[in-house]
Amino acid sequence: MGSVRQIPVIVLAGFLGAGKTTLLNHLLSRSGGSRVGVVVNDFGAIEIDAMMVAGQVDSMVSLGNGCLCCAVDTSELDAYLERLARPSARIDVIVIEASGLAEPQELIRMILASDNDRIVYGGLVEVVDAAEFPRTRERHPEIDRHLAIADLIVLNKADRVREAERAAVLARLAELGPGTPIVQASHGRVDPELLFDRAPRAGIEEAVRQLSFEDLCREEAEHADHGGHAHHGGHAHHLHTAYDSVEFTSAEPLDPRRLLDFLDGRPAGLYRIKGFVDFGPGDPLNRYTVHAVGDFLRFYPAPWGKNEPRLTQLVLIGTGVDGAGLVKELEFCRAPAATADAPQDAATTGMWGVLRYVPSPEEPSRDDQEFLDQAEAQEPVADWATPGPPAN
Ligand SMILES: Nc1nc2c(ncn2[C@@H]2O[C@H](COP(=O)(O)OP(=O)(O)OP(=O)(O)O)[C@@H](O)[C@H]2O)c(=O)[nH]1
Repeated sequence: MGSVRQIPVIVLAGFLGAGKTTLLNHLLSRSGGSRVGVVVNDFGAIEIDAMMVAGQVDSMVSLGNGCLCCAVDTSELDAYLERLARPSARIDVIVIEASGLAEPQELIRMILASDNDRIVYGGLVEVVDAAEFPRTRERHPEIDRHLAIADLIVLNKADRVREAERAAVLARLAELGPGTPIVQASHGRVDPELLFDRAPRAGIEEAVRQLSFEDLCREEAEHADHGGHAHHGGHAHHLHTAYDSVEFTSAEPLDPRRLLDFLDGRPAGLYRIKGFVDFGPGDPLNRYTVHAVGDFLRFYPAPWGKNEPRLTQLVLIGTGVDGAGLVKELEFCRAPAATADAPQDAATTGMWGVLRYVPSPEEPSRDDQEFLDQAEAQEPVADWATPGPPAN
C-alpha cells in the first residue's frame, strides 16, 4: 500500500476585522480543482462568519460562541477535523478561520497534538489590517507573538493606506517576523497557491518555519514568565479575555436614520460590528451586510434570498462596553410603527445616510485596480516584500 497523502491544516488568524473571511472567500472562489474544507469559528453566538462563507465551500464545520482556542480541546478539534478529513470527503486542504480574538498558538498546539494521521499542520497565515495595525499593536502587544510564529503574513487593506504608511507597517512586520514572507493584498486577493501548494516554491520553503510541539510549549512558558500574570496554560493573557460580545436580533425592520445615529455615536471600545440589517420599506429588496472595524464602516446591499427570513442579526464585539445598554439602543433603532404607513419616498430618503457607506463598485481605488491586475496576471512573486535579514 502506498503512503497516504496527509491533508494540510492551515490556520488563518488575524485581529478582529483584519479581513480573514474576505480572504477565505477569495480563496474558495479561486481554489480551482482543490477541494477545501473549512472550520469557521465565530466569537459571537450568531454565526455571521459562517453565514458569509457558507455556500462556497466543499465541506464546513462551524463553531460559534467563543474562541476555538479555549472553547474546544484537542479531542474536540480532532473530531471536527476527522469529519473533514474522511476519505469520502476528498478534501485537499483544510483551513481553520480562527475568530479575531483567538490565540493561534493554542490552535497550532492542538493540531500538532492531533492523533489523526490523515492531517498535518500546514502553517499559520496571519492577516494584518494595514490601516489599523499601529493602533491595534499599541493596545495589544500580544499580536507580536502571533506574527513571530506566522509562516505567511498577509498585509491586507493595502488600499486603505498611503504609500509611506504601508512602507512603515511593512518594515515593522519584517522586524516582528524576521524572514517570514509578507504578501500585500487588497480585499484578501492573494494567490491561493501561496497557501494550498507551497511545496514547489524553492527559497520560500526555507523561510517557512514549521513549529514543533516543543517550540510552542517553550514559547508559552516564556510568555508566562514575562507576562507576570499568566500561569502556564492559563488564559488570563488571551486577547479575548478583555472582550465581550453582544448579539441583537430583530424581526422588525430597523430605521436607517436611527441606526446611523447609533453607529455614529458608537463608543470607542466597540471595535467590531458585523451582521445583516433589514431596513424594511427603506429598501424592501436588499439585505444590508454591515461591517464596522474601528472607525471603518460599510454597508453592502445584496438581494434577499428567496424565502429568506427578513431578520436583522448583529454581533457587536468590544472592550469595556455596556452590553445591555447597547441592546437597548439597538431596540430603539427599530422602525417606528408610523414608518410602515409613511409614503415610500420618506422611507427611501431615510436611506441616504446608509448609502454614503456603500462602496461604489465602479470606483475601485487605484491600488485596488493595481492589485486586481496583479492577481489576474498571476505573478504572485512580484507581491513579495523583501524578507528581513534571517533570524539568528
Ligand atoms: N478597504 C478594504 N476593506 C476590506 C479589505 N479586506 C476586507 N475589508 C473589509 O473589512 C471588513 C471586515 O472584513 P472581514 O473579512 O469580515 O474580517 P474578519 O477578519 O473575518 O473579521 P472577524 O471575523 O470579525 O475578526 C469588511 O467590511 C470587508 O469588506 C481590504 O483589503 N480593503
